[in-house]
Amino acid sequence: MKDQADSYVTDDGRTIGPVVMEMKNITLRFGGVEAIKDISFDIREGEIRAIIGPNGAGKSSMLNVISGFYVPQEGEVWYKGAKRPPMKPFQVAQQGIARTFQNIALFEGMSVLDNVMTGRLTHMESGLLGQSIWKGKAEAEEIANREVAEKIIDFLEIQAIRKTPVARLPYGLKKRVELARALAAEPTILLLDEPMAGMNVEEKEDMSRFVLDVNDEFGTTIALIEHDMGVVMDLSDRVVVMDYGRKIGDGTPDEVRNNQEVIDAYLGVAHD
Ligand SMILES: Nc1ncnc2c1ncn2[C@@H]1O[C@H](COP(=O)(O)OP(=O)(O)OP(=O)(O)O)[C@@H](O)[C@H]1O
Repeated sequence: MKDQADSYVTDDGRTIGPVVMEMKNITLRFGGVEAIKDISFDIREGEIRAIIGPNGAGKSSMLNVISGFYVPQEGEVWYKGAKRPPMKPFQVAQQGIARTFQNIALFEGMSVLDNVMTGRLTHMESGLLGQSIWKGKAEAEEIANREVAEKIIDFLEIQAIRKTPVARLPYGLKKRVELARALAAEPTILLLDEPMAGMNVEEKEDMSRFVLDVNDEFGTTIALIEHDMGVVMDLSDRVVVMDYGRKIGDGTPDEVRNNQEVIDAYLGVAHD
């Protein structure tokens, strides 16, 4: 096992840094339902980290704990070497954690560009009051934000539709716009909630390529939930496997693939 402070280079030449986020003994309950049971794992800088598991395993709940939507009853979230105090999702976002949603959550009537610009909100310093007092600063900020948005639009190859209202786009492109909006926040950690759900094979290939390119080009750490096992095994450096709220596996795709408990969970072997 590598030390938490160590960096290492992957077989494909990417540098994986020290631990940037650590979940320590997280337990999350909804009334009598224990969605997450005493789970610990870490995420390293520059890593593509997957969370997988059968339906109802607790994957979305875990992503929601990371992004601050849910506060666990037990356990600690450590980020950049410090214990994270309870905070609201927008504060978590301001700390550099951006996400996409399982069900696309875009402003359908707005253009692609305007949707991507909303991803810059956490970076906008001059609020409405500031803008009315000091127009120059607000304008400079707007230009800088637009440059970032345009760079990401180019990177994800959606220039041709930048003025198109999102409502008119096919599903796969909407998913890409959602990725663009999350990236516009220039996050330290990008959380992807089933980025390939509902996609056809070609759309999945495109999305996989973009996820890898984002990680490679921007060095973004990525944590993702995904049902498509093929995709997960191809993309990820390490995989956490959940089942009925418990962690039943954690390791490289090969380690996880050969873990008997994981195989049983996916084959639906009965539980005690
Ligand atoms: N807001 C909620 N209120 C009550 N129970 C919830 C809530 N969210 C999730 N649960 C329960 O917690 C458990 C884990 O659900 P979760 O959605 O995290 O699983 P999942 O692995 O993401 O599932 P799927 O792959 O089907 O999306 C389930 O039993 C679910 O019914």
